[in-house]
Amino acid sequence: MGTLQGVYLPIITPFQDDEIDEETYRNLIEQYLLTGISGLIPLGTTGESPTLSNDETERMTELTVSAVNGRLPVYVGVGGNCTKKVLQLLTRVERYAIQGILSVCPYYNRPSQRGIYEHFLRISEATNLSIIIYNIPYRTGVNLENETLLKLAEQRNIIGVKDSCGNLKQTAELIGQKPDGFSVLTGEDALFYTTVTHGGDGGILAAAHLRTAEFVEIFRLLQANDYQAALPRWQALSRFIPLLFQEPNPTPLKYVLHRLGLIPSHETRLPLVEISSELQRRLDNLIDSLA
Ligand SMILES: O=C(O)C1=N[C@H](C(=O)O)C[C@H](O)C1
Repeated sequence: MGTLQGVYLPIITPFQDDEIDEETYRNLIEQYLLTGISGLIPLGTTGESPTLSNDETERMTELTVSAVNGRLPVYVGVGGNCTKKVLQLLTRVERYAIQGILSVCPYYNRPSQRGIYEHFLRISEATNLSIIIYNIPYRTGVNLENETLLKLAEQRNIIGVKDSCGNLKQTAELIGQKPDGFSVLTGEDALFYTTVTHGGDGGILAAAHLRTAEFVEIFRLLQANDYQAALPRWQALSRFIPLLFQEPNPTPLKYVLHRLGLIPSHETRLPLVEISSELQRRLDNLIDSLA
């Protein structure tokens, strides 16, 4: 099981007339393969996994694997709040040559710590794939406590966490206590610099669809302990991040990618709707600096 390190891209799912735009998706993958990212993560929140059917999830997995063709690791978003359904979907994506899955903590039904532990234990025991756990209490309604996560990290194939716990103290304590080979990747784009300087291993960042190579370069500088060079670059780069999350992700991001000519349509599926004209105007003012 490899260690996760660097910038991972939770790639968008482009749509045209409510269908997956496969050609655009393949072109996007070709483009991002050239940027130095460490891996691709289809079907995260940014990939709009909540609005894709299981057939579409399987198709996106197939498409990603064939387009990447072994050139980068692929971790597919497979999660849910019903353990049995997650296991069923897992058997479908396991047919393809992926490295692992990104699996969000069960949401909405608010399980206890023991329930979350058992959920991921079942998933871990059911597969040889690597598993990245996604802790995002503000979306799921439950926080995966460090004690529970560290117990899960004892499983051979639970190799890391996408940390969006929203509490720097919890993140710093986790980084201090994590076992060798277990990776902490931030899922809070604005905390990329902070997490890596505190000993984290990188990030899974929707914002890295834009200025991707610069995210990768900042990570390289931080790894080399060159904070003097990294900080001003990060301060310049990170200015646009709050705008991308001012309305539901990935609607602002898709708007920008469309304006940059990278996707023919910025369509998302309901209940996500297009961004307000006020946010469009603010993003339009930044377009030149985002290419
Ligand atoms: O899809 C993802 O993975 C990400 N989702 C987060 C979110 O929308 O909450 C943001 C992060 O950049 C990546």
